[in-house]
Amino acid sequence: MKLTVTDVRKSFGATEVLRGASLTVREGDLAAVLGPSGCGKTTLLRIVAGFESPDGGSVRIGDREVAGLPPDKRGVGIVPQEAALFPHLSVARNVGFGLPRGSSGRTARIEECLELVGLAGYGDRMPHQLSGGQQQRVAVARALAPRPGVVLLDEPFNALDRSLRVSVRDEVRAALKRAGATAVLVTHDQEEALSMADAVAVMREGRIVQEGTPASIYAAPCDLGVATFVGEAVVLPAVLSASHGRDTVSCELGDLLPRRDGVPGAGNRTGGAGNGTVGAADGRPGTPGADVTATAGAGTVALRPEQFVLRAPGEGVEGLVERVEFFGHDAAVTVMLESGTVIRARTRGDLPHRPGDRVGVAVEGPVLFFTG
Ligand SMILES: Nc1ncnc2c1ncn2[C@@H]1O[C@H](COP(=O)(O)OP(=O)(O)OP(=O)(O)O)[C@@H](O)[C@H]1O
Repeated sequence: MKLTVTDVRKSFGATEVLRGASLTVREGDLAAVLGPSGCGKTTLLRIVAGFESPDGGSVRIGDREVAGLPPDKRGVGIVPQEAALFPHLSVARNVGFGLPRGSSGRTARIEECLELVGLAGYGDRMPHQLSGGQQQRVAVARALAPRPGVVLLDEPFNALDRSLRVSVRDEVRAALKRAGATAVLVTHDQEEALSMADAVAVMREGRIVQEGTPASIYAAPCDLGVATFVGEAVVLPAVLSASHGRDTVSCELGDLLPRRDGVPGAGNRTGGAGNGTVGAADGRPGTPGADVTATAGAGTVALRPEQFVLRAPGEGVEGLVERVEFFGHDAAVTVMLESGTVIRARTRGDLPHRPGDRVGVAVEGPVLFFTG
């Protein structure tokens, strides 16, 4: 079901943790709430679940206001940070925990949910006989079993090894999709949010500052804070000027074209607190921040690693290769420019750069510019 959180506020003593947080998750979507530690993500999730009551605002699941209801009357499924399975119960009994005893179809539903998470036939095992990733998938099956309106996942991959995390992520996403679940995933890991979610809500200091598809948030962040939090960026002082109907952003890497458009077909759903970025436009009607024109003057340019092109010395701004990190499919090359500015470029893995090489650095494509 659709989840609509509107203007939710919450303080603990004198600490204002949620300052009017609003979030909309479309039915069947997996939305990631992405934000730094302490910004209020878990508190928001606990309010949706009913473990905390908000000081103000509304939480709707489908058409129903749930803010006054106890957790077990809300129709939410919860996947905690660590699977937290009951150690003395079999996998099947863990999955069936939220289903009424003796109800018809109980056994079939347990089997169905184990199948959804790729663990058909594991019902008789005990939790300690499963790997960490399998335990987390059982936790997802347990959350899905009572057919909740919304599934809430609180940093569910934190306890897993990095190598395991990617495959468990894929399996959990696939299970949620197979179940047609509406889900909210809380994470501070931008790669996890961008790669897993249909929609990303960026949270900062108790508010959702931007909601949109992963591609639109990366391409058109609403402000410099989001630009640097969601993805890597080299940030440099710059000046925006307009002449002959064409805007130019000038910085130490040359005269560049400011980004004006969004990503075709990947617009921001709600936009955010547009602060005069040229980049926050996706042209959709009713999108705050869309078609905002930054005023000419001083500001900041944010350059993505894949926008840098390394050429021969003399072509572009000269720099010295300091470090090459080879990842197989690509490489990250750290270059110090003559000014002392350090940039990190993503290049194809087979390009022959070595520490100590002199290169020319150029920037490709439109750039993000923020006033102020
Ligand atoms: N029950 C509580 N009593 C007092 N302060 C609390 C309580 N719960 C949370 N806080 C405070 O609220 C702030 C936000 O906490 P919350 O756990 O929601 O953040 P978070 O974004 O989920 O962080 P993390 O990623 O580190 O879990 C923190 O400063 C925390 O100390």
